[in-house]
Amino acid sequence: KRPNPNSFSIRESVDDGGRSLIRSPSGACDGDLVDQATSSTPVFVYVLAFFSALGGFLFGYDTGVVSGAMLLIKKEMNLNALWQELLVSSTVAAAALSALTGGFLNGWLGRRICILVASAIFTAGGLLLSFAPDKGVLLVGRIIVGLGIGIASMTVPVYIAEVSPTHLRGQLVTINSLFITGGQFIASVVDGAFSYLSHDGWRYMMGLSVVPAVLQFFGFLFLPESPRWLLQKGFSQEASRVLSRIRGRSDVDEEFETIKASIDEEKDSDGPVILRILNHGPTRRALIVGCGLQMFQQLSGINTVMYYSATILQMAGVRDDKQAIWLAAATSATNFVFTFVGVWLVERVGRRKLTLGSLLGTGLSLSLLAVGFLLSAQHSPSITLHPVDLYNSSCSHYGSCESCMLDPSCGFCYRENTTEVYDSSCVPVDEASSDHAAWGRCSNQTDLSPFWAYNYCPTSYSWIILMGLILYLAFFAPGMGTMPWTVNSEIYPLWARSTGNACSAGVNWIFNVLVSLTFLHVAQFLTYYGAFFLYTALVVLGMFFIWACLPETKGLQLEDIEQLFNGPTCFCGDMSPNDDRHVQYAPVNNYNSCHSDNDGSDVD
Ligand SMILES: O[C@H]1[C@H](O)[C@@H](O)[C@H](O)[C@@H](O)[C@H]1O
Repeated sequence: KRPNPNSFSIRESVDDGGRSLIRSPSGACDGDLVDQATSSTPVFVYVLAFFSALGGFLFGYDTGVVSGAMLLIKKEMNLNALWQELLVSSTVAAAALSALTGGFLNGWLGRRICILVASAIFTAGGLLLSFAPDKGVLLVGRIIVGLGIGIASMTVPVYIAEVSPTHLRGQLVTINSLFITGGQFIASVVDGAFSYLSHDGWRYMMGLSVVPAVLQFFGFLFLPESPRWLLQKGFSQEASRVLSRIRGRSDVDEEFETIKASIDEEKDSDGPVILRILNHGPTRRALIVGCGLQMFQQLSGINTVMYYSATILQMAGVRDDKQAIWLAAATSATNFVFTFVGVWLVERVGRRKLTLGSLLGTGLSLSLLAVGFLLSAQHSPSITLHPVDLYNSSCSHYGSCESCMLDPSCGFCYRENTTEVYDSSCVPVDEASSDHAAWGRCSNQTDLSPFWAYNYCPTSYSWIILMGLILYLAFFAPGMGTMPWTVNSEIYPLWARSTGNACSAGVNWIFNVLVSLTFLHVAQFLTYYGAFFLYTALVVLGMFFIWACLPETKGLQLEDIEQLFNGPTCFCGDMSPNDDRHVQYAPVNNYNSCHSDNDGSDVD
């Protein structure tokens, strides 16, 4: 029977000794989660999730490792700011491109081959980076790694969602996000450890990524293709065999038939998938929601925090390079630890509440960060010395550290005692290295020379900024860090899944480049507090969007989710599918243990 747009039937197979249960979309029976006989979920599914999520780990590791590696590379290869920016953002830009094209590869070659290709690319990129003789080869290596990241970022969540049993899907896909933040954390620890090896330390930092890449490659040689993709390509027997293997039982007919039915429905349509997605209401709406989620994830400024945490910490008053690197490791540890909260909550409170709660906390923490920067700016030390500037640079015109620091060509040179900053001047930065001034007292760093602050000002409000940073990550990680990937892996029907995920992952990477590349410029125009108030405003917009448009997908079989998008794109919080009014219950195998809270007419 075809579901009508305002109601949907929920099929949920549970391996509980031959019976099948019907669940409400909230996954609840009598207000509780159905006992899902979780113990019968074969270990094999976890093995699959682990090996796939290594792709997430590499995504995190390779995007994270560069900040610490850069501190060493720039000294060894004498890199100017442009080259540094190139080495950081080329990877992200390449990831955007390959995520977009990955959709085609994913549909054509299958999830498994794509993951194999991604791990081969990661291995080649890692090797090239660690043996790079010059900056040109480094750039090529960073681009190659980016290509791997893009493919992995869109394929892994899809693969995990397709092999997971419904009741564990959210959790298992979210584990991929855990591996992303775990990769970023390990990268920051590796950065810290090898930062003491000033010569060639970066080669180890970059090269270590080869280990998980090779592990994933060999693992996937033995792991199966997604049964959904197999069935779509007509390999029915193989699909049924894989399905039985990952469900740990031979009786998988019901799930098999549901997948098959959803594929058969699409058999007649042809034309480019993206056009079909756009012409078909429910998939178009799903795409808007999926891309919107990914866009707002990046607009909430996560990567200004992740990529610039060492700089932000310096702004907050941490002066020593090594200390800043270790504190940056502490920030990525916070991101990692709080992703566990997301894994724990996703099947308990659902995607929608988790995302909304996370955004609310993220917005509040961003405003705290902004207030911290505002106070620092208002109490910024004034400039007391005006040395003769032979080159008449803009630096000699500034009256306070704040305005001096916001000019990328200047830095703040000062002495301080326990209570105040004194003997301060604003002088041009050395073009070859921002570690010292172009001339004068701060051009040659000795133990006796004054302090040199580039990009930050000494302030006594560091604690507010630090607190804001930690709170920001604690709120961001469980919801906004994870849900955009999780929700995107589930909201498209099979025929649109690869392309839908490719588009939304592409949007994620494009906004990642935009936000991280513009951060320092935005800060220069709007000041640091202005920049963080701007991110706060974007988070508020994101909250409206998610409150209005994101339906709850928890507890639904993948094949049923499309029906959530039958109505208008945005239901303004009104038509939450968690609201049992729209749920139809259909008996399966003559056994129905759940009852609607509503009147009998709801019960089929
Ligand atoms: O979900 C991830 C994660 O939160 C990372 O910390 C961030 O760097 C990525 O850009 C994001 O997509």
